[in-house]
Amino acid sequence: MSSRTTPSPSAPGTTPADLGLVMRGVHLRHGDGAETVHALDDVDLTVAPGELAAIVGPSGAGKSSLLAVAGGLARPDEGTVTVAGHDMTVSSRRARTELRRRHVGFVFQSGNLLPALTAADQLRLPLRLGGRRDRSGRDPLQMLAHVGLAGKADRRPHQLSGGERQRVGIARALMTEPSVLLVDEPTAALDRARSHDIVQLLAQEARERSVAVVMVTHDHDVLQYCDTIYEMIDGKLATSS
Ligand SMILES: Nc1ncnc2c1ncn2[C@@H]1O[C@H](COP(=O)(O)OP(=O)(O)OP(=O)(O)O)[C@@H](O)[C@H]1O
Repeated sequence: MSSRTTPSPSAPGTTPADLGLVMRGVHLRHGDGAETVHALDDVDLTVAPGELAAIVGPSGAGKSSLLAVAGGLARPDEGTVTVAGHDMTVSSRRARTELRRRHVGFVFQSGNLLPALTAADQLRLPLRLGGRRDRSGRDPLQMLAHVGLAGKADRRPHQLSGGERQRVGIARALMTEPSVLLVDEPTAALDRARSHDIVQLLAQEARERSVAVVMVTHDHDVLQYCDTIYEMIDGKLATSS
């Protein structure tokens, strides 16, 4: 398990962990009546800046539901969720979208890239969507080089390997300098060596950028790079030994 760098708390009573992801007593139910599924059942989770947390568990256990609630895509029925101290459960969808854009990054299984865009343009997109083109320190070419894709900025997704596409997805998610990065099955389409590379990259980015990273995975082979490992079963989250 690796050491972490965490920024100083910004307010009295604030701990470094509060600047990452904090979920307390979170419940999420899908459907109603006899059909109700308790997707999240009293979930507590704290992921500090600089920490890479893995979530494993069987299909249908609630892992995607946890990511959706953590990122403000879904509102829990009960409980609190904060990202960098911001309440992600506010009722206004618009407010949640804004919080998500400012503070949360998502990385999906396939990289989720737009087929027509070059790697550099994939990275420019979130800045344009967020109206944050002018902020310094977010040069797409530098970011691509940083994730090992120097010289591939003009390639479109079909001209990149699976691992390279995943790197573009990670680089794109980091462009807005999120406090929390939510990663769903990043190695599902990759061979063993590429899988290790990608999760090592996530661990490195978490530490260097003080991002709280939550990664859902079925790949037990990459858990060695994670600071904490949780197991989700039937909507309940437990620390894995
Ligand atoms: N929109 C929905 N409506 C009804 N039930 C849902 C909905 N989304 C998820 N569920 C149910 O909630 C439970 C948790 O689903 P979730 O997708 O979070 O699990 P998961 O652990 O991510 O599964 P997998 O590993 O297969 O992706 C499952 O029983 C699922 O069928």
